[in-house]
Amino acid sequence: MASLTASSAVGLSETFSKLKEQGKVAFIPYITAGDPDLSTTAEALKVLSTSGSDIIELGVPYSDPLADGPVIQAAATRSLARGTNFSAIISMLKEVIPELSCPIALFSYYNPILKRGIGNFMLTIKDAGVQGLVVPDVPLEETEILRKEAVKHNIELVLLTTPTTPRDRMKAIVEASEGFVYLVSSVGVTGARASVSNKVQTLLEEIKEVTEKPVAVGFGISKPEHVKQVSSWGADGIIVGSAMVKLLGEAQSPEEGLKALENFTKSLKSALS
Ligand SMILES: O=P(O)(O)OC[C@@H](O)[C@@H](O)c1c[nH]c2ccccc12
Repeated sequence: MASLTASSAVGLSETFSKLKEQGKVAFIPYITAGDPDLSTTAEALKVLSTSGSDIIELGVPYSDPLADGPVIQAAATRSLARGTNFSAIISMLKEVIPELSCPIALFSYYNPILKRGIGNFMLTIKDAGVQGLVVPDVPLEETEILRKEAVKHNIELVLLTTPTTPRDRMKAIVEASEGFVYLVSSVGVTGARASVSNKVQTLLEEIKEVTEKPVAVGFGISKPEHVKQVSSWGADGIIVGSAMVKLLGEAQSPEEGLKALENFTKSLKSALS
């Protein structure tokens, strides 16, 4: 049974529509659940929400995170070593989501979802108040069942397209994606880069030719200049992961990490307005 909070909260596509009306670009931070511990994650979600995040991507730590660079891999390793598990993440979310002013998109590799059973997984996250789901390692051909269960449980399933995705496939991905389209800015793994490839501008144009759905860009965005640049190219949302995760991971104490997260979020958010 879905809780009241879950059914009354605003979803991802609705969030983008509201921002679009105001001529604004969505700011979407990513953090890994359980690094340094789940109570700090709970506080981090609140800090991100009050510092101007529009959607928060929360990563479920996984032992074999193929698409992740060293920063997020290390965060997942620390989190798992502390004993973070899916049930504990869900309990934490049930408590925290009612206090947040923005929707949560859970980020999980496919295997942990399969292990729980797709329907069961969707039911569990919806009941906790989660609005969206990003699964980076499921090929389009295999998304059908995932999509069916996501629709059934009113979870927006976000699909990803990359610079090497052939155009026809990109079109199919865009068509099937819910909430928004995730444009991966560069090939390789997650992590801060010196600059964002200007190919992103062309990729955004190509996607926008085939859809009205919002497009958010992620991978390698870590500075106010990047955020400004990518939004000037027409992105509807900006995703920042590794740079956020690094601040929490490198802090001397959770308090220090949360303060750094707050300042960084505010600086990126103000680059968008
Ligand atoms: O860390 P970056 O370079 O800022 O990229 C976004 C990101 O972290 C997040 O969306 C993400 C974390 N793990 C991923 C794996 C694949 C695609 C995307 C992701």
